Parts: sequence; C-alpha cells; structure tokens
Amino acid sequence: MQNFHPRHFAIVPAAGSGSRMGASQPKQYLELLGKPLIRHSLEVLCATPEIDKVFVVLSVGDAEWKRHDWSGLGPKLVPLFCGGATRADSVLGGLRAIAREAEQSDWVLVHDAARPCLARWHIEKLIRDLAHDEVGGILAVPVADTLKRADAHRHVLETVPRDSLWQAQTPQMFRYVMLRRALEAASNVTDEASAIEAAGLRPRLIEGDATNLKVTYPLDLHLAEWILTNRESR
Ligand SMILES: Nc1ccn([C@@H]2O[C@H](COP(=O)(O)OP(=O)(O)OP(=O)(O)O)[C@@H](O)[C@H]2O)c(=O)n1
Ligand SMILES: C[C@](O)(CO)[C@H](O)COP(=O)(O)O
Repeated sequence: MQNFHPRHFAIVPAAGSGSRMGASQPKQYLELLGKPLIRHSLEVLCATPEIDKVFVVLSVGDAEWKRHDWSGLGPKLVPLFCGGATRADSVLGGLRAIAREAEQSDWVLVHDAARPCLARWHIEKLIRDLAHDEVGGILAVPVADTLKRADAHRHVLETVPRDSLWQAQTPQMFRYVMLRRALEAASNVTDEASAIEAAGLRPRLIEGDATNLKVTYPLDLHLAEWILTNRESR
C-alpha cells in the first residue's frame, strides 16, 4: 500500500452552480480582487512545491473556463470536464479521470473552488502533520460559539455541548485508493471525510483557522476580499 515517496495531487471541485449565492454565474467565476474567485486558491496550490498536479473538476458544459487565461499558473494545472450532480460525484469523477496517473497510496488533497483564502501554510501544515498517517485527515476549526438545536418554529430545544465539535474545511487529504473506494460506497456525503468515516475509519482533524472560509452567501465574498487584502504572511 505504501510507496516510499507518495505524490500529492490536488483535486478542486468546481462544478457547482452556486445557488445560495444567487448570482448570475457560478460563484467560482465571480470577480474577487480582479480575478475569478477560483484563481486565488489555484495559484496557491500550483505554487506549493509539494503538490505535483492540480486537477480542476468542471461541469461537462462549462463554457466559462476557456474564456480566461490560466497559462500563468504553469503546467501543473489540468482542467477536467467531468463534474457530476453533487460535490461527491464531481470529486469521484476527478478521481476516476486520474486513475492512470495516480498510484494507490498517493495523497489526494480535495479543496473547494469556493474557498479562495487558502494559504500556503494551510497546505503545508496539512501535508506535514499527516505525512505518516495511515488514513489522512482534514483542516478544521474548533466550534467557537454556543450551539442551539431548534424545533421547526425556531424555538430552542436544547443547548448542544460544543466540546469536541469542529467545523470541517478543505483541503481534505486522503490516499487515492482509499478515498475512491470510500466515495464509491458512500451516499449523501457533503465532504470526503464523511465517506471515509462511513468506511469505518477515523480521519484526523488538523487545526486551521477561520480565514479559510467557504464563499456560500454574498456576504462571504466581502469577507474573503477583506481577508485577502489584510492577510499578513506567516
Ligand atoms: N455538483 C457539484 C456541486 C458542488 N461542487 C463544488 O463543491 C464546492 C463546495 O460546494 P458548495 O459551496 O455547496 O457550492 P455550490 O454547489 O456551487 O453552491 P450551492 O450549494 O449554493 O448551490 C464548490 O467549489 C462547488 O463548485 C461541484 O464540484 N460539483
Ligand atoms: C466540504 C465542505 O466545504 C466542508 O465544510 C462542505 O461540506 C461543503 O458543503 P456544501 O454542503 O457543499 O456547502
């Protein structure tokens, strides 16, 4: 199962429609600081020496990708027009598309196109902390607020203890064959870790930070702009 020098491939699912954003085009192509939102994390992934290739999973009918010039990101970047109906389908499509290239124990880092504030240190910490892990893991942050469970009328039913609760982020990093098998067997999962958990394994939580937010609603676009403009290098 283990090869001596497993490679690291990034898969960036970017075949969503951005329905919660309510914009006229999918959010991955919305302008953020003068470039398509997706370009921010692609630049960081492509510039990370540990990452060998960056596969972007686009919807089959994506007509926007070709309207932009991606040549500045170099030869690591490979578009794959094989997105599916759900995020998990898109990731699985990407994994199948790279089957000839990837070996069983190569690492795959799945990163949402909708998380433009990914920093180099996020990737390097994930890769470093999981280097000797059999299963893999995900970036995540501990829940900071007091949590309430509501009834159908938004009255509080209970306060949920937040101890040991974490918010999942991406990248999520697993071995190629383990992730592919887990996603093939899973149903209704919203992240890779859920598929791995369903296979009876325990992904590790690697602490990231709240700046790696997912752009889901219009306000998030403003937050992302602020973060990218004001980020200090670490
Ligand atoms: N069929 C899908 C659905 C989602 N994604 C990708 O998965 C990531 C996270 O999903 P989400 O934020 O839910 O994006 P959308 O599905 O585009 O948004 P919404 O749920 O609001 O429609 C995004 O980069 C999105 O492009 C994908 O590749 N294929
Ligand atoms: C993978 C993810 O970004 C982790 O927080 C999230 O699960 C994607 O969820 P969504 O339901 O597709 O927005």
